[in-house]
Amino acid sequence: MQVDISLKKIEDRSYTIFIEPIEKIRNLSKAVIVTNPKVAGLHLGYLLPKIEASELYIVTLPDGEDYKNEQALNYLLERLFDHKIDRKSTLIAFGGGVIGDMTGFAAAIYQRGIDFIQIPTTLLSQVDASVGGKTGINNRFGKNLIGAFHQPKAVYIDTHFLTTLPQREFAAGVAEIVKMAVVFDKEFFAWLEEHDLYEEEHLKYAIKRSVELKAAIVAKDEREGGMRASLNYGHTFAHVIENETNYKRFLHGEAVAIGMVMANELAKLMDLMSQEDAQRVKTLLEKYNLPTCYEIKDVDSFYEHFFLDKKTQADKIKFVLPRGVGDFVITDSVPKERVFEALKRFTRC
Ligand SMILES: NC(=O)c1ccc[n+]([C@@H]2O[C@H](COP(=O)([O-])OP(=O)(O)OC[C@H]3O[C@@H](n4cnc5c(N)ncnc54)[C@H](O)[C@@H]3O)[C@@H](O)[C@H]2O)c1
Ligand SMILES: O=C(O)C(=O)C[C@@H](O)[C@H](O)[C@H](O)COP(=O)(O)O
Ligand SMILES: [Zn+2]
Repeated sequence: MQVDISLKKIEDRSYTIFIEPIEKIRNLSKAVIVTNPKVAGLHLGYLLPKIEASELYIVTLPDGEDYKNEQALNYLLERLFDHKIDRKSTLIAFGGGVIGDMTGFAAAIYQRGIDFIQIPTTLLSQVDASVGGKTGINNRFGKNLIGAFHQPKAVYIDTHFLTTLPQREFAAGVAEIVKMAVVFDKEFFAWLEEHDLYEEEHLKYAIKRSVELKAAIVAKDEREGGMRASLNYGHTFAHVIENETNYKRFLHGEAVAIGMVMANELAKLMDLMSQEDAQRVKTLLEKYNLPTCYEIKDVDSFYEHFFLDKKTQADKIKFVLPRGVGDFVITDSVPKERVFEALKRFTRC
């Protein structure tokens, strides 16, 4: 099974997303596998025989969102210089979204840009993070605030890796699947309501459908000039929650689950979404034990955080709001009072 992503304007950035067991990745010159100790311990033995490169190095970064930062990035760049990585070399991101985002960003800036490929090992990175070329790191001001658009040369999605994924991480991936369905595809959403993703065949279908949906929007709007912002549904809120809790309390997908419920509250207040559709989304998230509430301690400060969001421009906060299940609007004209009204509904959980 494979999905082709065609970036129309500059064809050489198009690539294939393979959704099948990895057989061989051939003809690499110098290559560096970037991973973390957990993924290396579990899966490097499976991957190594499948990589054919003239020279192969492994760099391990510390595990976790806490380390998606300048220090870890700098450590990675220094190892690349140590190994005399050149402009014909390839980085291989082998891990979840954190490894993917950091490796992609290192590839974007090392010697002004080298190739990288994505081998995502979490559900979240298989359905979302490995596709589309958003790369970057966090800093103390917020999430993904330093980064670049840099497309991988290929993505290899092998569900073998998911056999070792903890339940909580699995559910975090489901949150991004639900996101794609709510904004783009009401039939897929209804299918998700009817099918259990713990069954392998169902999971494979959900991965394929999510990747197709993401690839389609990225192909139309690679650099988020417009419609790609739809993939940020729930994230305007999620990024504030992640930052306020120092990336420790919630996984990214969990914060996105809460963020979608918050966005839905706002969409209801704007008469865009019915209570019934909002409840369907919440019920689906709850089915996978995802959190759907975060107690906002200080509404003013939560609101102020929105101004650091990359979608906020000229002091106008841009929200992605569902227009029911399967449709959305991107709007920067939500009255401040409405936003406060929605946020105040989360001062108690
Ligand atoms: N670039 C994008 O388009 C995009 C999209 C969505 C999310 N993201 C980013 O991705 C990150 C979240 O990604 P994530 O949820 O994969 O988190 P993660 O990369 O932190 O991985 C989650 C945990 O699972 C472990 N792990 C990875 N593979 C495993 C496996 N097969 N078995 C057992 N454990 C495994 C990791 O070591 C880690 O501890 C966030 O930083 C988010 O901002 C980026
Ligand atoms: O690919 C995209 O576009 C997304 O928005 C995917 C999101 O799931 C992802 O979390 C992304 O990193 C958020 O984008 P950001 O530009 O708000 O950092
Ligand atoms: Zn996300």
